[in-house]
This record gives sequence, C-alpha cells and structure tokens, in this order.
Amino acid sequence: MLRADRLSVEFPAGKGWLRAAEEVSFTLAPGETLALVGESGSGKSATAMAVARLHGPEARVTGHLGWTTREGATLDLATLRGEALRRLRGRDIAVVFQDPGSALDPVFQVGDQIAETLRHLRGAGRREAAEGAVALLERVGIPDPRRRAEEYPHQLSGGMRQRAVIALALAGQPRLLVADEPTTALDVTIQAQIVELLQDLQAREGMAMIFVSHDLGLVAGLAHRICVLYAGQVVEEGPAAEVLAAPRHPYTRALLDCVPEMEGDAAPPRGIPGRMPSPLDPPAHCRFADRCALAEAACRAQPVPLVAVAPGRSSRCLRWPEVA
Ligand SMILES: Nc1ncnc2c1ncn2[C@@H]1O[C@H](COP(=O)(O)OP(=O)(O)OP(=O)(O)O)[C@@H](O)[C@H]1O
Repeated sequence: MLRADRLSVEFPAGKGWLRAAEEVSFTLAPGETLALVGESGSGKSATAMAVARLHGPEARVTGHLGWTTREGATLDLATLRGEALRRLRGRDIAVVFQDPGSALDPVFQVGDQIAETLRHLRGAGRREAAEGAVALLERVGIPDPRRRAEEYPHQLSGGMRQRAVIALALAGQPRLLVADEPTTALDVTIQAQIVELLQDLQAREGMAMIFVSHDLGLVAGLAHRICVLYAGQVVEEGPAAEVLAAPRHPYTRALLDCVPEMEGDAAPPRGIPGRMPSPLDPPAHCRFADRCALAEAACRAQPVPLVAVAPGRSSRCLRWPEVA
C-alpha cells in the first residue's frame, strides 16, 4: 500500500541543511503496523510527518512515497498537491499526536467536533453525523458515549481525550493511521489501554498503521515490522518478532536492554551511555561507533551501508552476525 523509497527530510539550518531523515525506505502492506523506533532526535517524527505530508513549507522532502489508492492506482505522495492532497489527508491518512489536547478544540463539545468532521469528510447529514459521533466514541471504548459526546475536552481525562482524538481520526475511515508517540503523555496503565485499543481497531478495521515510539517494549505487542532509526538513518529493519528476538544492530540491542524486564519493574529505565551525533554534522563512518562495544577500526573507516541480512531484514552494521 505504501512504499517509501529513499525518503529524506531536511530543514534549513544556518547556511546549510539539517538532514533529519536520510534515505529512509520501507514498505507497508494493508492492515500492517510498522513501528518507527529510536531515541529523541533520530528522525522518527520527521519520517512519519513526511508520509502524512504535514511538514511546513520550510522542509525539503525528497525521495518517493508510492501509494496505492483504494481503486488500485499508484500515486507519489511526495509530490501530491492541491485538491488531491486535501482529499488524501484526514480521509485516507489520519494522524494522532502525542498531545491529545492539540487535536481537540477546547470550546466545542467533543461529539460536535467529531460530527463536524463526519459532515465534512463523509458528507453526512446533521442527525446522521451526531449519531455517527456517538458510535465512534463507543467504538474507541468511551463509556456512556452519549453523555460524553456533550462534554468539552477539558472534562475528559487524558486517556479519554486520546480516545476521542482516535475517534476523530477514524471519522474519515482512514486506510493508514499515523500515530506519533500517542501514549507518551499518558500514565503507564493508560498507555497500555491505548495501545490495546489501537491494536484492536487496526485488526478490526484492517487499517495500516505507522506507530512512532522511543520504546521498543511498547511496540513489541503491536508492530508487524520494526524500523529502527539512528541519527536520521535506518540502522535495522525487519519483522518485529525477528528484530526483537535476534537484533542485528548493536543500537537495537541497546534499545532492548533499556526495556524493563518485567511489567511494573521498579528499576528506573536505563539509558544508552553516550550521545547521538548531531544531525548537522554526522560522522561519515558508522554513526553509532562511538557508543558501540563492537566498534572496530573498519567501522570508523568508511560509511556503513544498509545490507540485507535475511529475507526482509536489513542491518547497517559490519559486525551484524555477532550482535544477537
Ligand atoms: N521543523 C524543524 N526545523 C528544524 N529542525 C527540525 C524540525 N523538526 C525536527 N527537526 C530536527 O530534526 C531532527 C529529527 O527530529 P525528529 O522530531 O524527527 O526526531 P524524533 O526521533 O521524532 O524525536 P522526538 O521523539 O524527540 O520527536 C532533530 O535534530 C530535530 O531537532
């Protein structure tokens, strides 16, 4: 359904450009969830926002985003403009962000906001839209949806607000949901509930999803494929079960080591020692070398390419067979 081919996202910085994402490639099948994982600043959001075409005019996006429409035609999302882009946004591709507050207007009742979207995107009549809004609130697990529909966003808890935002995203019957750290602002128990909801909706509606997270533990139960980003580059990509069971890049290994062993583990999450290189001036060789226990002279001698290590799996590490 979606094929990102050498997608790069750059932002103006001083006299040059900051490469937030660099030649990122992946594919997404209908009904599949792809997790984009990495530390803060690794380029996850830049990549996800490029897919949703939500960057400001200052961003320079290059590469291709092949998209197969409902009718089977192929478009390049990266170059879509005007009416075709408006039709796609909100309808075929919906987005849920970290902060549920930003997607809801504080001065309108939640149900009215969803109803208005149904009228706009699906041409529903007034009554049909109001009923549709209640049905959507019910579908995302909001108890007593008829009463909740009449409340204002501030009357809902954080978790309920994020559910309402997801209901709003579903209003256009999207084929792809882009969820950018949708649970980061929520309590741990609520996080799990929202992840469960997304998983359930995704399976029921057959929607594809791009899920952005810094937490490999969180995406473990959700993702079909995982794409690990480091300093703007894909360092590992493959089926989630394989990546989690036998990582082929030391950075993925290190991210896995940060995941608490057991749910409710009281130990504070450990970070990875060292810092990610600045995207303004990344080294020409392996970008992870300075934080990597396996790094040797060859890793600092040349750029390291992303290579296939198994069918459907790739790694950007010279010593990948030794990682798992
Ligand atoms: N609009 C912008 N203008 C300039 N630089 C930007 C812009 N958006 C992102 N960046 C930079 O691009 C790099 C990648 O950012 P991005 O937000 O994609 O990372 P991320 O992995 O999603 O991290 P986070 O979890 O913190 O959002 C960072 O260095 C960031 O500062």
